[in-house]
Parts: sequence; structure tokens; C-alpha cells
Amino acid sequence: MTGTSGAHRVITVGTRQSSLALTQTGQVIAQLEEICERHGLPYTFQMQKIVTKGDRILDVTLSKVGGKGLFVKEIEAALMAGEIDMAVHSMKDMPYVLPQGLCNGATTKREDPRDCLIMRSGSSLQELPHGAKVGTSSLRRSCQLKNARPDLKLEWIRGNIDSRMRKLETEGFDAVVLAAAGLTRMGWQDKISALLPQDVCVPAVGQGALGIECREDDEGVRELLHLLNDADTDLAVTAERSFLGALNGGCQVPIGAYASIIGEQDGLPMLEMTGIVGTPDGTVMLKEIKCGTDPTALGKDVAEALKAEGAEDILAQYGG
Ligand SMILES: NCc1[nH]cc(CCC(=O)O)c1CC(=O)O
Repeated sequence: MTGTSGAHRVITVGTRQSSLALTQTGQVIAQLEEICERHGLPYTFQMQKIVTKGDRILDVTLSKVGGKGLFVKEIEAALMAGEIDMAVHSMKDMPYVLPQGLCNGATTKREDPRDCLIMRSGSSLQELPHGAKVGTSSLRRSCQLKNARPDLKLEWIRGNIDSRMRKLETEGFDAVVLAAAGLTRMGWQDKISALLPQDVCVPAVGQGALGIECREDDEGVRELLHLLNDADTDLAVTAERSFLGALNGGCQVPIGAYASIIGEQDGLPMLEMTGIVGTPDGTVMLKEIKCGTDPTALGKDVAEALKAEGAEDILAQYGG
């Protein structure tokens, strides 16, 4: 099982079975097949579906039942048991701490990181009528939308992106908020009514990128995934995840962050990062923007700056 030579190996790729997860995994496998072709690597791929606890309880607010970790526990157990060799995750659903023996083997090139509105009619946030009913299942999105438009009625919707879009019709929402990246990957970009600019809605940490989890000691898979990794996205996501880790916010606190490369300093890519922490009702929203070349330090800096401005109190009240 060496990386660049040796016998043929079938690599089993684990995935959740939502339509988004299946689509994303299929797209990653297609990219890996192309890489193998280009580099003459003797690998083929097969998909294995895994039902997670998060998929089984779709009727409860996620943050009430233990958060996003619910979507990855079973997948990580399958990785550690050797039943699968890699797992494709939306980076924003990847837990901050990975279990011993597992690592993120690749971060894929980020798609549009923004959130968007799917509206019953109209094409901008401004066009939503006074008091409009907007569906989301994210505290981060409801905090920022309430902050921008205190008149809006934010209501909770759970479910996969297909069922959330159906609820626009069946449950009388004026709009639902989703990540543009998920819709684009599904080929549904024409459903997007309005992209929310960053000054209205800072995305979730890692939004728009995928992470491929694998075993730390699986050299063949590590070498292969290294060829898929997008260094710029990886750097930006490292900063965002450092921010998340430094806040240690739990999932009851609205937190968002977005980093991107804006130039170069002393031969190193220069990152700019925006971080927000708010209250669930959107009455308080703290924002900080900083630059730096060390992604881990930058994430911590932005977190420290926000803590000094009052995020500490918000985290104490809603976190934990
Ligand atoms: N929590 C579900 C989830 N995980 C990743 C995406 C979108 C794709 C991405 O951010 O990469 C979605 C759906 C959504 O939030 O609209």
C-alpha cells in the first residue's frame, strides 16, 4: 500500500447519504480519479453510505441534541475500524478536534463561501416585506439577519437542503437561508434569489470548502490527498478554525469567520480575516477584521480582540 507504486488498491470513501453529501463525495471521487490518471496511481474508488445519528433525528434543533458532531461520530468510527479509508465532509461540519489517529488529509478549493436567500419573490434582502418569515437552522444566520433586519421573523427549519427548499412552498416561508456552495454543487444555483454580502452575513467557519478525513498512518491515502489539497483554502480555513478553537464557543453561540488571501508579505501569503460573535437574538453583534501571515496566530488574534470587546460575556452567557 505505497503511494506512488505497488499493487492496485480499492479506496473506500465513506459518506452520509443526504443528496448533498452524495453529490460532494461523487465530485471528490471524480477529482481523485483524475489525479490518479494524471499521476499513474493504481487506485480505484468505491462509495460507502453511512447513516449518522444527526440524520436520524431531523425533528429537533441541532444545537439542543449535541451539535454537528452528531454527523461525524459514526463516520470516524468506520475510519478507525478500517471499514472506510477516507470521508468527505463539508468543512463547516468537521469537528474542531479530530480523534487520535485521524487527520484532515485535504482541504478542497473553496466555492462561493456566502450564504444566500431563496425567496418566494424578489431578489434582495431589502425586498423582503416587513415582518417576513425567514427559515434557517443556524444561530449565526438568524443573529446576523435579525441584526440587519430586526423586523424579520426568523423561524427554525431542519432537514436537508432539498427539504428546506420545499418548506418555502409548503410552510409559508417568505425566504429560506442556505449556503450558496451547497446549492451550486447540487446544480441548483438558479434557485438563488440573493447572495448575502459579507457585511450582512459572515459565513460559517470553513463554509464552501470540503475536508477529507483519513487515518494519519495511511501513507498512500495521505499522498493522494496531498495532491488534491488547495493550499490557499487550507490556509484560510486554518485561520478560521483557529478562531473557532480560541473562542471555544459551543453551538449555542452565533459565530462566523471568513479569511482570504489579499496579498503577500515577505514572500508569505497575507490573510485578512473577519470574525463575528453575537447574541442569538441579534441585538449584539461584535465584529473584528485583522490581517496576518500566520493563520493560527491570526485566528487567535481576532478571537482575543472580540473577547476584549465583550464576546467573553456572550460566551459565558450562551456558551458551555
Ligand atoms: N449544515 C449542513 C451543510 N453543510 C454544508 C452545507 C453547505 C455547503 C458548504 O458550506 O460547504 C450545508 C447546507 C447549508 O448550510 O446550506
